[in-house]
Amino acid sequence: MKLALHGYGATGQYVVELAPQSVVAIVDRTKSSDTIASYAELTEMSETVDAIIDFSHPSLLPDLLAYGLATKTPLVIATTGFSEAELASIKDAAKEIPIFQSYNMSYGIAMVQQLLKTLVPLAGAYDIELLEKHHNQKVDAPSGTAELLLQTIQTARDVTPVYDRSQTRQKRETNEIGMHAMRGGTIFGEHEVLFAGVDELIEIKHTALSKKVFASGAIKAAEALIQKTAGLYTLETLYTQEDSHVTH
Ligand SMILES: NC(=O)C1=CN([C@@H]2O[C@H](COP(=O)(O)OP(=O)(O)OC[C@H]3O[C@@H](n4cnc5c(N)ncnc54)[C@H](OP(=O)(O)O)[C@@H]3O)[C@@H](O)[C@H]2O)C=CC1
Ligand SMILES: O=C(O)C1=N[C@H](C(=O)O)C[C@H](O)C1
Repeated sequence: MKLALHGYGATGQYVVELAPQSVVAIVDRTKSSDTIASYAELTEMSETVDAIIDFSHPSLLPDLLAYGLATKTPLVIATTGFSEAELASIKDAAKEIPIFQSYNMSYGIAMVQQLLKTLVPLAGAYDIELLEKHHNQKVDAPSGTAELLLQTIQTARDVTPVYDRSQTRQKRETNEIGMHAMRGGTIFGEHEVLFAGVDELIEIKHTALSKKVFASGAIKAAEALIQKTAGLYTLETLYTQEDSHVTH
C-alpha cells in the first residue's frame, strides 16, 4: 500500500515511524527535506498513492477533498474540529470516493461506543457527564471524540450538552450532559463518561497511552478503506467483527 500523509505534526510523524515503507509522500505546510508543500506538488510527482491519511487542520480540508476527488483517492480523515458545513462537504465527497472519517482512530473507542449503546438505555435515572483530558498543544475543545461519544449517547437518550457552567446559578437539568475539557502537559487523550446515580457511580474510561494508537489506527483504516467502494465509513462501519484484532 502506498500512502500520502497530510500533516507532519505531533501525530502524523508516527504514521511515518510505523509505516516508513508505505508513506511515499508527506504534504505539510512547513516545507522540510522530508515534505512537499502542496497537493499540486503531489500531482506533479509520478507517484500515485492508494490512500491519504490526514492529521492536519480543518482549514486544509478543501485542498484534501479536491485532491481526493480529482484523483479518486480514498481518504482517512483524522483531523478534528470540523464545522457542520465542513462535515457536510466530507459527506458529499464520500458519494464519489471512499472516506473514513473519525474523531478517534482507536478501535477502543468503537468498543466504548458499543458499551454506551447498551448502558445508556438502562441508565435513565443516572446523570451523565463527559470529561476529556488532552495535552496543552490541543487547539480544539471539546475534543472530537467527546463530540463523537455525545452523539452516541444521544442515539439512546435525549440529552442536551452544556459546555460551560462557569456563570451558572442553578441546578443541572436531568437531561443535560456536562462537557468538560481539561488541558495540560502531554496527556495523549483521556475520555470518561460518568453515570452518577444515588450513592453510586459508573465510570467508562478510555485512555490513550501513546499517540501511536491513533497513527496505527489510521494505517489500519487505510488498509481496510482501499478495499471499499465510495461511501462514508466510521469506526463502527469500516471493520467487520473479525477485523477487530486490527489494533493489536
Ligand atoms: N482522529 C484521531 O484519532 C486523532 C486526531 N487528531 C487530530 O489531528 C490533527 C493534528 O493533530 P496533531 O498532530 O496533534 O497536531 P499538530 O499541530 O502537531 O500537527 C498539525 C499539522 O498540520 C499542519 N498545519 C498545516 N496548516 C495548519 C494550520 N492552518 N493550522 C495548524 N496546523 C496546520 C501543521 O504544520 P506546522 O507544523 O507548520 O504547524 C502540522 O504539521 C488535530 O485536528 C487533532 O485533533 C490527533 C490525534 C488523534
Ligand atoms: O488532538 C489530539 O491529540 C487528539 N485528538 C482527537 C480528539 O479531538 O478527540 C483524538 C485523540 O483524543 C487525540
